[in-house]
Amino acid sequence: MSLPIDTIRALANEHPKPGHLHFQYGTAGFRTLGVNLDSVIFRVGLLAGLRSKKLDGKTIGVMITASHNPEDDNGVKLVDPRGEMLEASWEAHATALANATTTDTLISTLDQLVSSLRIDLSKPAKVVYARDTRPSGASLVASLEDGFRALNIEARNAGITTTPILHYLVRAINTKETKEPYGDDTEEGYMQKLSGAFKKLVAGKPAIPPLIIDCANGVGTQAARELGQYLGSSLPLVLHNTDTTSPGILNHGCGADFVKTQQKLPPSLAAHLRPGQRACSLDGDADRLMYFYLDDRGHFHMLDGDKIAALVAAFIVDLVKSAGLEEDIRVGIVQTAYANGGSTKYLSERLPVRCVPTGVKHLHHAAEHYNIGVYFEANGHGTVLFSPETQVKLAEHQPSTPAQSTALTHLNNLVQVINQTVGDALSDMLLVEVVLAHRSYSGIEWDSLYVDLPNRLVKVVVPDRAIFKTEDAERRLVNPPGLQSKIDDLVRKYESGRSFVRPSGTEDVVRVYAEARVRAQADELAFRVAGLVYDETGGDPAQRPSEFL
Ligand SMILES: CC(=O)N[C@H]1[C@@H](OP(=O)(O)O)O[C@H](CO)[C@@H](O)[C@@H]1O
Ligand SMILES: [Mg+2]
Repeated sequence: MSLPIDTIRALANEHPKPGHLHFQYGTAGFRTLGVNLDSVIFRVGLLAGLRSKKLDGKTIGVMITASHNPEDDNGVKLVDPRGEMLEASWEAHATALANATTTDTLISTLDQLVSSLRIDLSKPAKVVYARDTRPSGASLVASLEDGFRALNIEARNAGITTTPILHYLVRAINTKETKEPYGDDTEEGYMQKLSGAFKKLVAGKPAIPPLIIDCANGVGTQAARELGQYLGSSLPLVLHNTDTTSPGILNHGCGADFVKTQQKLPPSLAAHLRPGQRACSLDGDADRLMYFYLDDRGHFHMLDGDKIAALVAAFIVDLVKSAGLEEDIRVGIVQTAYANGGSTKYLSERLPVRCVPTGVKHLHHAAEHYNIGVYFEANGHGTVLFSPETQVKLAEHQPSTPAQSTALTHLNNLVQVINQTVGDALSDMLLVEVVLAHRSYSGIEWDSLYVDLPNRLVKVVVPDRAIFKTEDAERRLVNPPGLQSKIDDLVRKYESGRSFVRPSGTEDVVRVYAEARVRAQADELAFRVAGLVYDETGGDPAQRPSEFL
């Protein structure tokens, strides 16, 4: 069987590539201004079909979202059959297809992929797709559907939903007829699975006080609303920033990325948050989660991905011990260089900790090497993975005491409450609430597990960020030559100083991170390293940002 060239040609001609743009399938898939994405999304439709055919007709996911980025941006990501990110080797195929300049080159690129990857075109192709609430989403979905039409792909529209729900659906669909179905392959199935496990985990605990959720005016709004109905009084949710239709407000002055980067309360919550009350923010596609609270003096305290990892990992370790399985089940943590030094110290005194390069796929894969792998980026994206063998062990283990039995039941319910396909703000939120309920912690006790080192993240605009090459999980520069030793010289001058420089995978900037014992020193170190990077790599002196030292 060969490619249906005429159909592809006719449809591809309706989605021409803008001549001046180059697209790259990066850490977050394709991501740029929504108005520039028509051709890319059409071609992603084609690629999803090829990927499904290559995998014997397993269902592939396509998510149209730009997450925490501004409303005018959009993007697209592919999801592999088990609900995980697209296999890395296919990122290059996505990039090649997206950059084919004409319909002819697009068809020849497709042809090459089919032959080099030995794709049997007679196999079926199945896809499930969704989008977030962005205004550009509807027309991009139409472009995607043209891609499906071009290859006669069987496509299921999951509508407007969160990224993690789409990942869940992909795994649920692909495990439907197996011995281990992941869950019912509907949004209701997701809600039931998570809320059901949550209710069992908090049964018998004192009533949980209402939780404020900042929905970032995004797609998390409707999912949180629905989840709230399933949870009922087991976890009262109070939703804010729930306007998903007014222009310009998605992620604006709110949301998980705002909280993490500004390290302050979304102004819209100021009138609603009482001292000591905990609240959390989702990002624009509800795969990141940040908690926070105000203390008695009204000071803002942020409980980020590192704090979530510490809270959750310690709880799981205790349950594994109580279940009598500490010899059999090894719990480990995965972080990136952006993890606060305070968290790394706290965690590595208790557990094996691995540091990997930025980007969820690196964390996810590293976490798969543990029996139970807890991974979180500091920005609040993360989850917990239970290896298949561990899940069998938990399901079959015979407890010898009532205490062991209780701990084992909790662990089995945790397996259900956690979305293991990908970081999921709502699932992570339930997980956090379970631990807080079991520990009788408020945000204050949770926060005091360890003290964050003051830190600062700075963006540096350089003529060419491609010259920046790193090693040691991005903690050291190997290029430009000599720059790392100059950074080392600066870092040595600061108590508990740490700083590293890496090119962003999602923006045309170089990022500088610095931390130190006290706030002023962390800021100073960050701006000195930023100035050094700027000056040493050809930054224009006339444009030098005034805060750089
Ligand atoms: C410092 C930071 O938060 N970096 C983010 C950001 O990557 P950069 O490569 O730093 O642009 O976007 C990624 C995708 O969302 C996310 O995985 C990562 O953590
Ligand atoms: Mg996101």
